[in-house]
Amino acid sequence: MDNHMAITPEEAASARADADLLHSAEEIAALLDTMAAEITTVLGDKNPLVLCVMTGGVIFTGHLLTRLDFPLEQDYLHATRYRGKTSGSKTITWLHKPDTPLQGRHVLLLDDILDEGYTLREIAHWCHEQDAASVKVAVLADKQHDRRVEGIKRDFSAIELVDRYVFGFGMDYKEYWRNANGIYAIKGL
Ligand SMILES: O=P(O)(O)OC[C@H]1O[C@H](OP(=O)(O)OP(=O)(O)O)[C@H](O)[C@@H]1O
Ligand code: HPA
Repeated sequence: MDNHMAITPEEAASARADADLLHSAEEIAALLDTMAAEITTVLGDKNPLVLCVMTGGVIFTGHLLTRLDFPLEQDYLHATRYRGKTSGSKTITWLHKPDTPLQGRHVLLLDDILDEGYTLREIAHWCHEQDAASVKVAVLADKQHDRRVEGIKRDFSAIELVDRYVFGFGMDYKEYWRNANGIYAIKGL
C-alpha cells in the first residue's frame, strides 16, 4: 500500500518558497559542535555503536559523525510512522534492523527529530531487548509541546523547536526537502 501523500515538484517548490527559515545551516553547524563535545565527554571512551535512524536521521548523522573524533562503530536502522504524511500513526513500521549485534554495546541512536516520541520510544525499547549495555538518544531537534508520549527522553539535542511542521536537514515535507540546508517551517502548519 502506498501511504505517501504525493505532491508534485512544483507544489514542493511553492511550499519551500513560502516557508519560514527557523534555523540556518550556520546556526546548526555551531550547535552540532557543542553537541559533539557533549557526546565525546559521555561516550568517547565507550566504543559506542552509533545507529542512524533512517531516513530522516541521515543528514544529521553525517554532519555529527565528522565531529566525533574517537573510535566508534556505525550501523543503521529504518523505522517509520509518518511515511510521507504530516501526522503519524501510533504504531511504527520496521523496514530494516541493524546487522551489528547490540548485546553489551553502548548504543547511540541518532535521529532528526523527537516529536511525539513514538518512534524513538519503540526503537530504544527494542535496543534494550537486544541487551544493549546502554542506550542514549541524540536528536537534531526536540519539538516543544505537551503531546510527548511517556517513556522516552533524549540525552542530547541541538535545537528546541517550536511546535510547527518543519522540514530540511533530513526532515521531509511530503518526502521533499530533506535536502534543504537549514530548518524551515511550512506556512500554516
Ligand atoms: O517522535 P515522532 O512523532 O515519532 O516522530 C519522529 C520520527 O518521525 C520521522 O520519521 P518518519 O516516520 O517520517 O520516517 P522517515 O524518517 O523515514 O521519513 C522522524 O525522522 C522521526 O524518526
Ligand atoms: O515536524 C516534522 N517534520 C518532518 N518530519 C517529522 N516527523 C515528525 N515531526 C516532523
